[in-house]
Amino acid sequence: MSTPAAQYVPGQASADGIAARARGLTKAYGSGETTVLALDSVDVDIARGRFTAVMGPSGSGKSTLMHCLAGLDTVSAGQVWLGDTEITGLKERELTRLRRDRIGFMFQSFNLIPTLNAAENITLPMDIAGKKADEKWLDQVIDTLGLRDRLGHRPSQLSGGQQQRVACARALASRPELIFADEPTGNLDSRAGLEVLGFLREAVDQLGQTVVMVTHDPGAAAHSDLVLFLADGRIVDEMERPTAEAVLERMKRFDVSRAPFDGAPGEEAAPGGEAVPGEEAAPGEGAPAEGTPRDGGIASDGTPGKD
Ligand SMILES: Nc1ncnc2c1ncn2[C@@H]1O[C@H](COP(=O)(O)OP(=O)(O)OP(=O)(O)O)[C@@H](O)[C@H]1O
Repeated sequence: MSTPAAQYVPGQASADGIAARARGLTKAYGSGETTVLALDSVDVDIARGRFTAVMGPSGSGKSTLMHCLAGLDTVSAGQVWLGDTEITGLKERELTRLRRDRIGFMFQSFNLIPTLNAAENITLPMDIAGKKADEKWLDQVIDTLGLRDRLGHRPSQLSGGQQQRVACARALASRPELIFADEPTGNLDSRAGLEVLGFLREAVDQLGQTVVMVTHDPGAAAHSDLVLFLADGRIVDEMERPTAEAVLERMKRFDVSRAPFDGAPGEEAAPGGEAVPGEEAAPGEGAPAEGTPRDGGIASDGTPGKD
């Protein structure tokens, strides 16, 4: 049974079946006349063991929501919990540890370290944290993702799809409470994108993981259990057991003339658009010692750094 938001006491939250939770989550960028309200008092529960997709027109606040839920960005107002830990108000150092220990990340641009091979990339966050991998779990992840014979390869020796599989394995390696995937198929062709979506689905169904994925693509969203629709910084709708067609129909009802979404599905509801080479920043060189995404380069948890 859920508790009304008004009864929440700061610092406490019921974590039963809920991997992450936000109440009154508000994020404003800038100040004065130039203020942009990216999130406007969002209440959301992310169910444990489910695959949740976040969709909405460009600029609706999808990435901001993900960043605030993952402790990658500060909030202007409201509260966010990961499990029963309130993360709003945590210091950067505590947030870094929480992200590293409890959250997995996947991004459109893979964010692999070019000088490390696949196996080293997969275990990097744990290596930096000084944690020993659970070998049985790691084996299961590597086999589920079909990476066994690619472990000695560096990212440049892997296809885009294989690189994203490595990023997926890195996100899963520490068996995190929650995996955030921001457009994970955006740089992949349809086939590789479908593969990655299939693996995320398996991570939920067979490995019991919890996944939140931001996407523009109705075909990708159709792999989820639940789609949350954002518009103008608010959650305006949700859809259980989505199909690409139903999601596309729902997306058409947004004001496309003002804020077009650019992820029309492929003919067979294939995920992701065509990759536009060179649009993404190239991964940084070398591994930073500590994993804050604002340090620049690539953080140990796979989060991109500030340019
Ligand atoms: N660092 C920032 N400074 C100022 N405004 C920002 C910043 N980041 C995001 N915004 C603004 O906040 C709003 C929400 O942005 P956000 O990136 O979350 O949207 P989105 O739905 O993920 O968009 P897209 O689908 O285009 O990636 C937009 O109006 C955006 O311009």
